[in-house]
Amino acid sequence: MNHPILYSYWRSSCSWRVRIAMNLKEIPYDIKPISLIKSGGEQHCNEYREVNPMEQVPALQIDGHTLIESVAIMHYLEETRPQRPLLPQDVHKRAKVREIVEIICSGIQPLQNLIVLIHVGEEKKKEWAQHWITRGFRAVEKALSTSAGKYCVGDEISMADCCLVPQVFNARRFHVDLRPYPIILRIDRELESNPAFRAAHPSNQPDCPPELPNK
Ligand SMILES: O=C(O)/C=C\C(=O)CC(=O)CC(=O)O
Repeated sequence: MNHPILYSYWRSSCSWRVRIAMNLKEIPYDIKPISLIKSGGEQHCNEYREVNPMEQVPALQIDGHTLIESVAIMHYLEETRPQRPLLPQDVHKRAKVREIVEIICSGIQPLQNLIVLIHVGEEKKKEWAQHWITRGFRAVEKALSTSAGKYCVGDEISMADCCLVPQVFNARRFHVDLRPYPIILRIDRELESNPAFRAAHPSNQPDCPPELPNK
């Protein structure tokens, strides 16, 4: 059987979340790189719009279906590949995982996404991204102060960790001062050496430019 195909861009945080989840669950997959910058963005070409009408990455072709939206994809993987669960059994812990996922995936990342920053403009984009990341990280740090063990929620890696690590990379990219968020920093450091996370890192992607900026 063919491997699932993940349409991905090396430093898209949304693609990165799904790469981590696939790696943790040990699902083999092939990457089809979609450059978000080449020729105005390959995500806008007619062929890719058929795959993802939102003209964004990721998209995942799996089990004869095409799936879009990283959180929906992670839930599909969780429901069809329950090995190495990414949601805790305990209902309150599950709620906390979803809360952190939601803060990052609705409350932070979309506001500092490429399409938004293009509208904000070159001059203002750094300050804009810093504002929204700082605002969201304050809430994430507060949530983690009661939920975190070794990882975001307790001692098991969850979807929340899949979302946190790429968002920390983005924060560094926009030179956010991360010192007020010691729990976020500790968890990010903890996961740095995890093989599933390492393999999903932008620097280990086939479409990563040879000289990675802001590594
Ligand atoms: O190389 C680039 O500059 C283009 C796009 C990105 O980084 C991806 C994003 O839009 C940010 C994100 O995933 O949060």
